[in-house]
Amino acid sequence: METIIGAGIALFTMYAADRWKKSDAEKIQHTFKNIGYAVGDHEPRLFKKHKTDGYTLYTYHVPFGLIDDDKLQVLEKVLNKPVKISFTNQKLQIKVYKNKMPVKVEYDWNKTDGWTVPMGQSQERFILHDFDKIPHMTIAGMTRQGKTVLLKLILAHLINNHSDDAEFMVIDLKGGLEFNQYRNLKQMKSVASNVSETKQALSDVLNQIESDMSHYKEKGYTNVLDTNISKRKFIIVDEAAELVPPGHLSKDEKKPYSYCQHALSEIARIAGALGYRLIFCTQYPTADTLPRQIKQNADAKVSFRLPTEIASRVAIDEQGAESIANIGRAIYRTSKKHIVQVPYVENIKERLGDHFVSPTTEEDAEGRADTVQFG
Ligand SMILES: Nc1ncnc2c1ncn2[C@@H]1O[C@H](COP(=O)(O)OP(=O)(O)OP(=O)(O)O)[C@@H](O)[C@H]1O
Repeated sequence: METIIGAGIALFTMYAADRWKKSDAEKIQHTFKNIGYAVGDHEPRLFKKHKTDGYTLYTYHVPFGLIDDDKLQVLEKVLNKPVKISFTNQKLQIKVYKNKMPVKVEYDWNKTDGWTVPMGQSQERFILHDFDKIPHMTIAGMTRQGKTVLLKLILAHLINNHSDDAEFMVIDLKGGLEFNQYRNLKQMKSVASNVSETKQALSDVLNQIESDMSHYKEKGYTNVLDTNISKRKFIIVDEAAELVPPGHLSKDEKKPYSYCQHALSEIARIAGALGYRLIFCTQYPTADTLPRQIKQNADAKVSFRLPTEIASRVAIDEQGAESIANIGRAIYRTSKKHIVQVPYVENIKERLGDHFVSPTTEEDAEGRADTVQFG
């Protein structure tokens, strides 16, 4: 009996060791076979392997008729390493990284050039977003995944980098809880915490846009980037779902909601060239919460974890956000796609202490929204 058990253990150990011994290239080739990634008997054929300090890149010739396939994502689990897969001109490239991405990155308060802000650490490098190249951004993600931390990071970084030129209007419809504490920053023009304050604030912004447009026309300007205007005006919406009117409201009661959605769409459509930047955030990306006009004009799309593939497609036009496993991990999508660990920012009030002004009126002290007067 003991001999049989001993032999069994030895066989199992040899089997396990054999599996363990296989190189990544062999495991990939076996995976092609096991998941049926082939045309008839023809599987992709490895023709180049390129190794660097951080990763190994395997390039395969792919038989005609075989196309890119989401099921290749299984390689990440098979190899137990981060993997990036790309498919171009009948060539399949599989990049296998040596190290996993960090689960937390601390924000370092270092300045960056122009109107860039940190988006986070990707597998290969630190990624910045440039608000002068891409004016508007949407941010989606389930609750407690890191949206507010990213908004605060953007706010803090821009104030630290452009204390005289960055201006903010925040629509914080979660009762103003998160952003009211920053309302006395000198760069903060308004924090609206309900729909009627939002309507008033957005109406002020639309009036300013109209007057900016006349000024631009008069001067012959077409874009803020071609002028010596140094100010940039950020409109941040934290939880756009609150701007969707509840079904039980009457037609008249729904009007302020529609006005706000229309105003934000207008800002996305026409105000980028005038130096306005929209950052539009939601937990529930749907056609209602993420209006088409805003989505189309926001060329930077960020998503933290989302509950379903459908929500991911609404937020970033592709699947993937439903599989994010780490808090603060996001897909940042422009014409390129990066998976990033967003830096965690703390102690904003202490760090930006010099930028707070004392409240001058009772209204300021109570933290109500007043009119927005971008400079
Ligand atoms: N980039 C990050 N790195 C590490 N931890 C993070 C990061 N972002 C968020 N967290 C953690 O997750 C918590 C929730 O984050 P956050 O408040 O940003 O969530 P949220 O997505 O805005 O949620 P909600 O929609 O409910 O307001 C934070 O208090 C922090 O502990």
